[in-house]
Amino acid sequence: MSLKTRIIGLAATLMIVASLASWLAYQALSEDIIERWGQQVAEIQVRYDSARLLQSLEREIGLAKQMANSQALISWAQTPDNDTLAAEAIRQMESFRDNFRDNSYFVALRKNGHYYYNNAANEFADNQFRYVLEPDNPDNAWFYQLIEENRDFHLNVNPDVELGVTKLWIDVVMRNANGEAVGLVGTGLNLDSFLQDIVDIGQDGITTLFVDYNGAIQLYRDRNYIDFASLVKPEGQKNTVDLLFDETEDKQKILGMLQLLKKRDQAGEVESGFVMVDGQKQLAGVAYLPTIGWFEITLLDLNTLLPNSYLWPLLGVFLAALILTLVLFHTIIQSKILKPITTLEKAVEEVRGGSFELPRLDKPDNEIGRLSHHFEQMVDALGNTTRELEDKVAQRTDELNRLARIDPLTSLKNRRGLDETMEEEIQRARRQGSRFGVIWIDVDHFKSINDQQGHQIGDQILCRVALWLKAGVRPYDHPGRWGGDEFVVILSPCDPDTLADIAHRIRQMVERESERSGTPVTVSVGAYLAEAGETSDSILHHADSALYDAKRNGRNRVCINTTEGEEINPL
Ligand SMILES: Nc1nc2c(ncn2[C@@H]2O[C@H](COP(=O)(O)OP(=O)(O)OP(=O)(O)O)[C@@H](O)[C@H]2O)c(=O)[nH]1
Repeated sequence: MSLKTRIIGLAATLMIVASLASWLAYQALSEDIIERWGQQVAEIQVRYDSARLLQSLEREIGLAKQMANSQALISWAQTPDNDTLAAEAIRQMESFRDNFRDNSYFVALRKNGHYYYNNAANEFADNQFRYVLEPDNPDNAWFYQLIEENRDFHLNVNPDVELGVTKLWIDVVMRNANGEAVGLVGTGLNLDSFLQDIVDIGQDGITTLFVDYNGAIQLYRDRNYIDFASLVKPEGQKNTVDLLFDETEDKQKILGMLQLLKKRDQAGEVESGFVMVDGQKQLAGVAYLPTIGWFEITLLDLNTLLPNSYLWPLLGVFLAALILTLVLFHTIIQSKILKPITTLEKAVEEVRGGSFELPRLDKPDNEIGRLSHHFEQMVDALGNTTRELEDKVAQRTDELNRLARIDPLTSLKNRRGLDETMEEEIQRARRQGSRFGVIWIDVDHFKSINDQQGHQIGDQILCRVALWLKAGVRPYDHPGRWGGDEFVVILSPCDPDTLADIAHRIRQMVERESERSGTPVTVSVGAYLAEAGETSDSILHHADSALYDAKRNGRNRVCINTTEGEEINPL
């Protein structure tokens, strides 16, 4: 895997891990913030809903209490058969009817069980007496139970079977001077419009309900849950608030809140907590309303009030930032690290391949830039040193080559040098159809010179012969030492006369000059004029054979081997 893939992969992994961690932290934090916010909202909502209910009921309850305190009604309740008192009581009842919001009232007398009622339509103007309450009739149980419980005030939702209406009833006990209950008075409020005004207010995500002292549902947007006539129902048969919750734990939590608030018995206190309703997590706020003995419960669906889609723009910004960061990171890593490293790697490959011509290196202002700069300088120095070394090696090689072809004693060409020259002349002769001469020279009786005068003198004589040889040939001829006391001269171009002239000149010059030097020596000379197409072996053989003849014929003479026949000329 390349460095680039690794770095980008590592960066992406780190960013994703960091993002996940941030996201989880954000989730936890936002949940906590939403919970705190939800609790505040729940408390405010509970107080608001409670206030709306109480505001709506307080006037009606106050009027009902005034009615219960009416002396005319109390007197009449104690002597219901008194027509005068009855007339006055009914007059007052009708006056209260005008003031009640629902324009209806009821009066139930304990003494004779008579129940009086009139409504907004004044339907029973002359006949407010509607029916007689029977202790044995379960529909009338509410009356007897309230009297029995000795409560002054009660609020309940109840269908009146006799009247055929379902209302939120405000019941106030009417007492005589001795505090004895003599009847019940009150009014009913239209349940539908009441539910619409107070409970079913159409706010998405907010559910309001009211439950009575025992937790039985009294006001709720779904009428099926309302526990009608809960006063007279035995425990266990009531539609209590816990019906709304899915989990047993939540049911106990809410009932626990009701108990707690009931115990504190203070207005304005709110308890809240999360519950599951219809599979949705909701925040429940509960308040006790001591004036009416009910609880107000508000359920907030936080998903509706603060849906997750609110967070989508945030998520979008987060993702965009993540992608932008990755792109930026990639660009910076690419330009500051990866590209310079790649060009540096290519440059290293070039140098390894023997080239010191570097491509242009990226040099960012960092460690890699400095490394590239040092590398460039190093390659520069290495190139210079290598070039110098190569030059020196070439010089030495040339020198060695030259030395390999030079005889160290006489500084003439040695045998290898002569071989190469011979080969070149053979080629030239073949190309041009020309001829060239080869003269083989051997010092006469050299062994005796060595033996008698010493090896050093022998060397001096060899050096002198070499000098005379050089002087005796043309500038473009090639004199050389074949080995020992033998010398060879290659003459190019050459013809028979030239060959003979130079061969004789050599022999004479050695004889003459050596005499002058005080150490006379002679040489035997064999010469041969090579034709185009001859081989080196053949040429040398002919020259050697001429030399042999010169030696055989008495030494200090020239013998020329020609194609026409051998010619020996001692002069
Ligand atoms: N001083 C000296 N002597 C050498 C060198 N190379 C060979 N010799 C001697 O040269 C002599 C060559 O002798 P030959 O050519 O065989 O015989 P010669 O005495 O010259 O007799 P001919 O050639 O028949 O006249 C030998 O004694 C070698 O030892 C050298 O570099 N220096």
